[in-house]
Amino acid sequence: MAFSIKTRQEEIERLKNEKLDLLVIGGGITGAGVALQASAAKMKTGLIDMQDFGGGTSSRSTRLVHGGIRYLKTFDVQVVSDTVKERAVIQHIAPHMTQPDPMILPIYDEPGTTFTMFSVKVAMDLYDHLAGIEGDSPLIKYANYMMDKEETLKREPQLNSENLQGAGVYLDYQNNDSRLVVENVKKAHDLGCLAVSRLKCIRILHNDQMQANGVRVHDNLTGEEFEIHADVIINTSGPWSDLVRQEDKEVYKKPRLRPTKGVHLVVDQSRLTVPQPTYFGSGTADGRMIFTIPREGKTYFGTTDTDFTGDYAHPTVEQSDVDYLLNIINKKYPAAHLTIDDIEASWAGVRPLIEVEVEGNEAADAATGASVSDSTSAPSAVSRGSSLTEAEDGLITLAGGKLTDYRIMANGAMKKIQQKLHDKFSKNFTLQDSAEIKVAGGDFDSDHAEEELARIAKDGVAAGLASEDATEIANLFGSQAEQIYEYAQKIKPADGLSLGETAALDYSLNEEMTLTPVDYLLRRTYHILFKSDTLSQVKDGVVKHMSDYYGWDKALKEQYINDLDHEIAESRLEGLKSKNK
Ligand SMILES: Cc1cc2nc3c(=O)[nH]c(=O)nc-3n(C[C@H](O)[C@H](O)[C@H](O)COP(=O)(O)OP(=O)(O)OC[C@H]3O[C@@H](n4cnc5c(N)ncnc54)[C@H](O)[C@@H]3O)c2cc1C
Ligand SMILES: O=P(O)(O)OC[C@H](O)CO
Repeated sequence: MAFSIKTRQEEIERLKNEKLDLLVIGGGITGAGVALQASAAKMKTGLIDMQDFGGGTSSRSTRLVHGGIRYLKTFDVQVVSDTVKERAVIQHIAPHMTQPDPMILPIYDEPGTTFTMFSVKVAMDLYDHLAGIEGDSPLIKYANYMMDKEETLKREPQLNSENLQGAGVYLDYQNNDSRLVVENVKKAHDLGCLAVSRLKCIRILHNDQMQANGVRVHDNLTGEEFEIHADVIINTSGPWSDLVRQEDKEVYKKPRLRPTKGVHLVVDQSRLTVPQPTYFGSGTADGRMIFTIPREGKTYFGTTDTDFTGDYAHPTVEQSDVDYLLNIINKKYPAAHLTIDDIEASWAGVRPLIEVEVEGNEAADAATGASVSDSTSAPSAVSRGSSLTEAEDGLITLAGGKLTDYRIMANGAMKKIQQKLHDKFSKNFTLQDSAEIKVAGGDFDSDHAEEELARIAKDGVAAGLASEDATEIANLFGSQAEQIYEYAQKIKPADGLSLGETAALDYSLNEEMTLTPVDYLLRRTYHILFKSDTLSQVKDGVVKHMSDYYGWDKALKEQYINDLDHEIAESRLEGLKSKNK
């Protein structure tokens, strides 16, 4: 279904002229999940985002669908209980992006360690129990187990053997966060949602009874401003949630979030080889745990967790973040000797953590249990739960949480919306179980995902695509690859691109609201983050093909090229590297 610059203008006209049942402000995973459930219930729904869909935190995560085993240490049991069950659900509805990827958790005898050999076994048993991985569970082959020191070093020989006690191994899942967002948005759009990116909410509007009944928006592409009206408005703007609440001047009281920054660094697998995702204590007694994860022939590791007061749209990697992570990684993998020059890509994201002040906080109906913390807690001790609140004027805010529990957060929001619209809801709308709604691209047997994706890739080769292109397209687009193969039958390769690359780009421009080269190379595909060695081969071809498609004039094309070059230079830490010379 077309979802492009052409449909954007049509849908803006509808947003201007048609009153919605629900407007969702913020198209990260939280807003996308709400928009999908509302549209599935047949609500006339609008979803706006001031950036690209997924442009915020939801494209800057550790790219895991995971239960957060470390949260058991901070007694965030509700978060773990929700998220650990959600992993298999998301694998079912988004099987091309979410795949089982068992984690090794090495245990060291070091100060401030999060787990010991005893406590990690207790945690993993609880983790498996909460996820139902026991008895005749179809996932029983992933049941957790322990390894002694020798077995651990046999599995992962690069690990530092000093003070190593052994390791736990338990199930978690890999994920493609930005595509999980866009596939949810596309599904919501297929279900009737009016979804428009680059539209910024700049004001909450009210009726005579001082109830929120609309927003004023600024079109970041055209500069136009206009109003959108809706019965219910929900603020799902992640780290910006307090800023959007401040646009509700009449009722805004105080901030609720404690945003913290998390950084990941990417090196080639030849510089740091890990057999599977590994998760270990930082060894610096700060309560942090660090992931090292193999992906697309690279290894990425993170994250930091530091209070952040900068521009949420542009969190940057600082020297202190690089030093912190390299210091830990070089200690845990003593033969690696990584330096900043080994870093091929990086990204920084801002956690929308809920800081629930101990005294006098507004009643928060916690969708997944944001427990109490205050500004004296270390960032990693702050709850990863979410909160669902309603202001006096009816503006709903859904914030915090994890990407993994986005469906549960949306379920909570839908129940509140159902209560608010009571009669109208019961007459016109029917809640659907989103655990049974495949996201776009997920229409294949999730119980045999690997075989199915191999079959889809084979179809691509039969359609004339190079095998490597067909495999990449199958893994990124899932069942939508068949549409891309149809594109390939009707086109010629664009300058500087293969047939597969051209067809995938055309599909993304026509059906994924891909408006800029950064949208495509950073979020719809892995080029900037995990394919930096071949990025230069496709970059110019992508820009030229998009410029032809959109008819950019010279100035606009130059602006997009500058934006892209800046994004790549930042990802590669070129600024920090030159200072280190
Ligand atoms: C370093 C790091 C690692 C993480 N790793 C994981 C992980 O592996 N697994 C996991 O489950 N969770 C992980 N998380 C948590 C997860 O990423 C977040 O909980 C989730 O992405 C938040 O999504 P969101 O939709 O609430 O916010 P966002 O994704 O930030 O979306 C909010 C959107 O609102 C838009 N917006 C803001 N203001 C306005 C406005 N005025 N008008 C219109 N639009 C607006 C923004 O452009 C943005 O796109 C991680 C987080 C971080 C920072
Ligand atoms: O919020 P943390 O500290 O668990 O960090 C995010 C992880 O890297 C993945 O969820």
